[in-house]
Amino acid sequence: MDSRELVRTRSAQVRKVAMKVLELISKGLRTAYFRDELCHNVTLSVNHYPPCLDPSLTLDVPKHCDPNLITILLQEDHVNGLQVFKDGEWISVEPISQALVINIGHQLQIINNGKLKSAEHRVVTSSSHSRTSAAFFIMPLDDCIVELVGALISASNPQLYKPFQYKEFFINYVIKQGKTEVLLEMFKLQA
Ligand SMILES: O=C(O)CCC(=O)C(=O)O
Ligand SMILES: [Fe+2]
Repeated sequence: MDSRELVRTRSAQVRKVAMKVLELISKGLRTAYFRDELCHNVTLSVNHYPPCLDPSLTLDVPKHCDPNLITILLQEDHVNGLQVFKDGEWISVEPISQALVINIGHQLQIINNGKLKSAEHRVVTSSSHSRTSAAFFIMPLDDCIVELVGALISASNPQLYKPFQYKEFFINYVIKQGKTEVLLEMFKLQA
């Protein structure tokens, strides 16, 4: 199997995993099932981080939330690096052999009216080990209109975000360079 074929096969397999996770999430939230155009594209990003002599000087990946719907990440065994921001502190996401990390992206947060939050994360450097990770980004089609799924809104839980085209969001994600609050504010209904 050549590398193009391998990526195609693995992407299709990982998309199936993502669809299962999304199905369980929609059952849990009692919402309608996700439209195909919301999770149609899969982009694989393979990251290789060489050791850094002084980890206090830099990060491998600065803090951000993923802009897409959901990310499925394979970490390298035994090498820490990924951290998630929770309750005011950075917590290491320890690699577990054969396990995948599921990361909620901005679009999943938006279509669930903020019930599930996209997790802010970063990658710290190591002075002694290199690290490789493979991130499969499940994302909407560029022209897909992103809007609430199901009947999640009520008087006590008003609609937070306005409908928009995914490409409009993505352009602003790049412009705002990971400034989550500023970015989400732009897509709020009262903005
Ligand atoms: O390398 C990792 O563990 C995460 C990379 C990441 O957050 C990303 O590519 O968006
Ligand atoms: Fe990320």
